[in-house]
Amino acid sequence: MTIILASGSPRRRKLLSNAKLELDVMSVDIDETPNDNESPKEYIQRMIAAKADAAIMQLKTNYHHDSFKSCKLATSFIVLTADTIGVLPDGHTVLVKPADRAHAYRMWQQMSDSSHQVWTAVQATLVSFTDEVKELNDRPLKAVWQKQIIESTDVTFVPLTQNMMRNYWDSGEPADKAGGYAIQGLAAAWVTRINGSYTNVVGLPLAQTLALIDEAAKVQKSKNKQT
Ligand SMILES: Cc1cn([C@H]2C[C@H](O)[C@@H](COP(=O)(O)OP(=O)(O)OP(=O)(O)O)O2)c(=O)[nH]c1=O
Repeated sequence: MTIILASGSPRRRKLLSNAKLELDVMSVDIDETPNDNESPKEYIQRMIAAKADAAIMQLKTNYHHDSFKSCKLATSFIVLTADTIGVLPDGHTVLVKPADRAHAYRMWQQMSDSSHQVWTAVQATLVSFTDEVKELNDRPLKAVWQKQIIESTDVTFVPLTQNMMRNYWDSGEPADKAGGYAIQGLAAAWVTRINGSYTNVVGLPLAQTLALIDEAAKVQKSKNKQT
């Protein structure tokens, strides 16, 4: 079963490789700006669907590219996409990657000495090659099945001081992290407790993602039997 992780997140790649999964990886670049009045659930589901669509669009023109070595030989493959956000207790404030220092401080002040949630949504999309190759750089691909899961973990922070926030921002670690922190990094010192999946906070609820991949593989097998 060929799996393509469409993510630039080194954390996601590492988590799946630790699970001994053979996969191809690619990056997709989409506009992750939340829409006005969009709920956290609507936002995160839109993100993973948009990342999957962008990956399939890219594969239509690059499938022959050497880095997609395994999917050229497959009749179908699974595209995995994910998105991680923080959600404040008000249930609608979404915490994304910090735009700058001031944005990071604002988010951290909202998380200081309290609990917030970290949500990761994962989409598995089963993509199959259809018809014969018409042109080398436009092999028809289509999504034949998809499923999304959303996992939530409660994270509780210690009270954060200006000094703690300044030192953390200066470390450079916050820049590419939802909520501006990495529980697996220096921000481990900020976390008093979590309730839920740890890997979900890092960027991929691993046990739940492996179960989703299994489900996609079963669908792939049953569709292969039908053809
Ligand atoms: C909360 C938290 C987030 N993160 C990371 C996970 C994600 O990589 C990132 C959230 O941004 P995402 O947009 O979910 O992911 P990404 O931009 O890194 O990669 P891609 O969109 O290509 O899949 O924050 C941590 O590494 N540790 C943490 O504790």
